[in-house]
Amino acid sequence: MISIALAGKPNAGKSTFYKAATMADVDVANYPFTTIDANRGVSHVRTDCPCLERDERCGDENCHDGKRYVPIELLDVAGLVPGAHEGRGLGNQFLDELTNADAIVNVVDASGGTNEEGEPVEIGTYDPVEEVDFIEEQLDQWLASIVDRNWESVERKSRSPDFDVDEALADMLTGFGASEADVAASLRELDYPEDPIQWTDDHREALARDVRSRTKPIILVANKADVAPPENVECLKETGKPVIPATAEGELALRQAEEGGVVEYDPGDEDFEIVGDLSDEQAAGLDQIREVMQEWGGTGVQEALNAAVYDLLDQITAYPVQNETKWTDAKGNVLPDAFLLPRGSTPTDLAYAVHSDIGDGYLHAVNGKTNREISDDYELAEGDVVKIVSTAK
Ligand SMILES: Nc1nc2c(ncn2[C@@H]2O[C@H](COP(=O)(O)OP(=O)(O)OP(=O)(O)O)[C@@H](O)[C@H]2O)c(=O)[nH]1
Repeated sequence: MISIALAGKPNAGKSTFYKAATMADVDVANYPFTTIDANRGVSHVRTDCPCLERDERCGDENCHDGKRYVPIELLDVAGLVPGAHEGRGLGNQFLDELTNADAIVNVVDASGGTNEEGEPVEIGTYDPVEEVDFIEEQLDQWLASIVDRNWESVERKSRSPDFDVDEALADMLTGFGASEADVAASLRELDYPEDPIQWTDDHREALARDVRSRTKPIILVANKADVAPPENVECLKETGKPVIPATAEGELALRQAEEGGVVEYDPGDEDFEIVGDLSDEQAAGLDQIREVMQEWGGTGVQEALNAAVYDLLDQITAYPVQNETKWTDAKGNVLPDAFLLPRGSTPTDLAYAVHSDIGDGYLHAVNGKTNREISDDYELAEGDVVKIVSTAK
């Protein structure tokens, strides 16, 4: 499953974002280090369900009237402070939690109302671009320290006659989630000595930075957009990273109101409808949330996860079925599964994602939208419905 980690300084709103996105019970409070354990939960990205192309909605539990929610793993990492990679704050232990993450959502306090340690200051007085820089620096330094720690073993391997520097570094860095292709691409970008004994700290750091940016791409959530000075959001955009303005608190309130039967709202909607009785205070709170949503086109929470998965990680959603005309599984469930795969994936990749036996026994595939057999090198597109024919059942 795709794994997205929420990182950021203390009090930026990670736990609120996490709680909203997973509706799990975690501590939320206005003091640093509320999160003392890495939380791991299930959240979703939202896409158009293929059933929208048919007369009837599929009725799957993850499909709300054609809005399809595809599971991803979400990780809430404790707040990072400057020096975290040297063990400051809750430091390295939490950076290590990022090892399995495919991408990082950096939750930034765009209101400028907390300093780099997460302590409250007057709104607008802390420059949120600084926190973007130091979070990225912590990530880079953390990987650099892993490279440093393992360098001796690379040096040792280099004494062997069949030593290959690409291979040795790939061996070291795949544990961190880097593919061999990532490492090879990084090495192509860099000038470095063939002999690892001649590498300097600068070489190792440059490698760490490049590999980190490839394997843990970052998207920024400009959180607390409800109280943030608009120029702060603009400044964050100038970092060149994707920026999604958000109100995690607003999303949490909406999801709770939805659960309480007070509003009709699906995560990622641009607006909500009030359907239950409200106190004046609740009504005023919801009005405020609506104002922020109108300005930014939603609360930003679902948008951020979608941007991380579909844009940054360039995934598509494919739907394996057993019956290519009814789009059902063996039990008659319509469109019961949705898989996220990197763009460029083929039917065989989908077969392997379903099960390694199905992949091993792959014979051919049928496109559920055209009912034609598709070639093995066909590139799956967003929303494809595919019947896989395999010797495995
Ligand atoms: N105005 C506003 N406040 C928010 C928003 N999201 C979170 N907050 C508040 O910011 C404070 C910190 O939120 P948390 O979610 O606990 O922050 P955190 O980043 O998880 O903090 P640590 O656990 O210390 O790392 C709380 O008082 C939240 O209510 C938002 O969208 N708008």
